[in-house]
Amino acid sequence: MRPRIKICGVTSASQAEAAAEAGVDALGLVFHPNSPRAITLSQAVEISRAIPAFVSVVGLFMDPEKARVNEVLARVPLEMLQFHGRESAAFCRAFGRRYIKALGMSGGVDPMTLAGEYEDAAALLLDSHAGNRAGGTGEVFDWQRLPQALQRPLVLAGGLSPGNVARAVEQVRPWGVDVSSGVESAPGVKDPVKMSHFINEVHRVC
Ligand SMILES: O=C(O)c1ccccc1NCC(=O)[C@H](O)[C@H](O)COP(=O)(O)O
Repeated sequence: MRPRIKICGVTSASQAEAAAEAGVDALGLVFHPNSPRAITLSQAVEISRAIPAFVSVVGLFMDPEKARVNEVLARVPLEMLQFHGRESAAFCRAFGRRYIKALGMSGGVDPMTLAGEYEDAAALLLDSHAGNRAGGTGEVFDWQRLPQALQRPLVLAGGLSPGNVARAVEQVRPWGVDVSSGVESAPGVKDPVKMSHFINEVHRVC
């Protein structure tokens, strides 16, 4: 089965259109203010209008206030939420949307211990979280360390690129793959050629 492909951190309508044209399954809009990919509410509205049917729109947050998530949801038609901080499962499910929980593979915490907490997550996104940064690092972690018995669908993230995604898919067989910096020409600027190459590489091995 072909893994679903999510490209995270599009910052313009034209990037979203190019990703959809290339065959992406989901696009991530970053609402974490400290990210180089952070967008405003009006940018998010404009980008979401450019995203055609059957491409999911995912809103990415990191330890947000509840009010902030509700403010975004009131303006932007997000199908799913993605949480990158220390949000509890109760917090993640409080918005009437399906959610993806990101878990870091660096640091002392066993991801399996954390994973058990998020039994209603639509997926668990396992990311490198290198250097204590909770995403968009461009750093690969050791895929051998992935837990074997994950109870939820696995989305593989962290340093994926057109050059390594085929190997990642063959080795890990994840439900989905998520990429940000590996398909950029600069932080926050998605490159249409790299996005297309990334997606073609996934298709090539499935
Ligand atoms: O993208 C960011 O800048 C970011 C900042 C803070 C938390 C999460 C962030 N991104 C999350 C993503 O879903 C990325 O796609 C994922 O971490 C993979 O990033 P990369 O290693 O650059 O492909």
